[in-house]
Amino acid sequence: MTVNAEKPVTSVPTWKGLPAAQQPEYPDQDALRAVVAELEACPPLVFAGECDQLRSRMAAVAKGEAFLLQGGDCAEAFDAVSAEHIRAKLKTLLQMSAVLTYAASVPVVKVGRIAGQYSKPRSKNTETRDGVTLPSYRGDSVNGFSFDEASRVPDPTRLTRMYHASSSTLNLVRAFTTGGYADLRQVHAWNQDFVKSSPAGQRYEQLAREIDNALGFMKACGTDPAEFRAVEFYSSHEALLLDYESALTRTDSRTGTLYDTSAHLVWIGERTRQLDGAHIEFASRIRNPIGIKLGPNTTVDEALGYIDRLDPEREPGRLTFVVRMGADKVRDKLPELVEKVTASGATVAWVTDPMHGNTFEAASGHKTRRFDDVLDEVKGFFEVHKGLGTHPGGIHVELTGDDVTECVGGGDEIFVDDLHQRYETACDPRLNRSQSLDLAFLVAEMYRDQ
Ligand SMILES: O=C[C@H](O)[C@H](O)COP(=O)(O)O
Ligand SMILES: C=C(OP(=O)(O)O)C(=O)O
Repeated sequence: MTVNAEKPVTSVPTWKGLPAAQQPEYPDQDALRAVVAELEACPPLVFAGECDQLRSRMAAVAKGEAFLLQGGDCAEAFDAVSAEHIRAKLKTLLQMSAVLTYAASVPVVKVGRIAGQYSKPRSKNTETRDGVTLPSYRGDSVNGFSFDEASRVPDPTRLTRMYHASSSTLNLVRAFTTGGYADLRQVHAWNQDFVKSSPAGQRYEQLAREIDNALGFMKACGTDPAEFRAVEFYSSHEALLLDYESALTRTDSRTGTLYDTSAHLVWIGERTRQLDGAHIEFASRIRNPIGIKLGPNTTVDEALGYIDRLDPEREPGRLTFVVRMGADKVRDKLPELVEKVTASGATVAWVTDPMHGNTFEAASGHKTRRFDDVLDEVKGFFEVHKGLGTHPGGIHVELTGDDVTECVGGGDEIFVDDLHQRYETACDPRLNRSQSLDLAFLVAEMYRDQ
């Protein structure tokens, strides 16, 4: 593979100077400049050729030939960069992917919200506790989670920590996914710690036995494909902090075009998708596959505007619309967007994020989501596509491999009164492993029925 994308951008980027929402206000601009210069000299985290490969995989998703599974933490944390946490997340995604591939008979494109998901847009600039008001926590890349004045000051050196945390995470992910751990013949091993304790684990075990039998049969017939020994796994995060993303944006010497080498795929969030803003301009200049989150107030003109700005060549795989409207709105709001986008001639990938439109605050003060609402939004998304004859291309979920109690419901039910037991997210509530597997089984059924 030709791997360049190494030359720093020399001219002033076109997105600098445009209004950029949700950026930290650094008190020390000299310190920021020094950090940016340091990052500009750092090696890329991913290669342009890998981004191109993911774009071609996303083209299959857009054309109805594959399904996207994108998942990981709401907010990665520096102190969670450990083999244990990374393995648990990966294991959950591999199990979900095995369920979807086998039970829905569809190739699954696997993308983690991982190795860079350290920055959070917030609804409010400040947080008040017991009469004390401080700047909101905006992710480990910006400030500290701890509720004290010093922690909450935006610190640009955290950008360097984000780079190094992303780099070590990606290194381990590459080792796990290509070094034997993700070999399909390990399909039981991923479940070993889980099978006794969870109904989802037991259901998975049954499926793993069927996969084993199929593999045994293929081997007996003399086929033992190399594809089963490793998986293609890609990284993604929200391209929120433009100082960081710009510093990692490099010119690919094969083509002279720009790639954001901080991740294979980056997305623009619901709060920063202004058509005349810096984030969309940034996304329009890079060649990575791009996601755009679409909330319930997205207009047809906006959706068509994203296509014109980001996908002028109408290239399948370039643009993914990640719909996060809420279970109560998706059936009303999505059809018109899908119809008009399809009529425009663009082939985008449609993906559901059933998390962000279904958050509420429990009486205990915990931000949570009901598993049933998550499922209902996915169902609504599938219904809309079935009605229009278009392809429900995938799911984008906040999940963890840990046994947390952050979302209520699921087969191994979490109740509102359980939330305090293991509520560990730094921002939004994630599905735990059991809920994630439940979701994979239910999505596989929906896909088959489609
Ligand atoms: O993860 C997404 C956003 O950062 C999050 O939903 C914003 O949450 P807030 O409304 O608590 O700021
Ligand atoms: C902030 C996020 O989502 P949204 O932009 O859809 O609110 C997210 O996915 O982390």
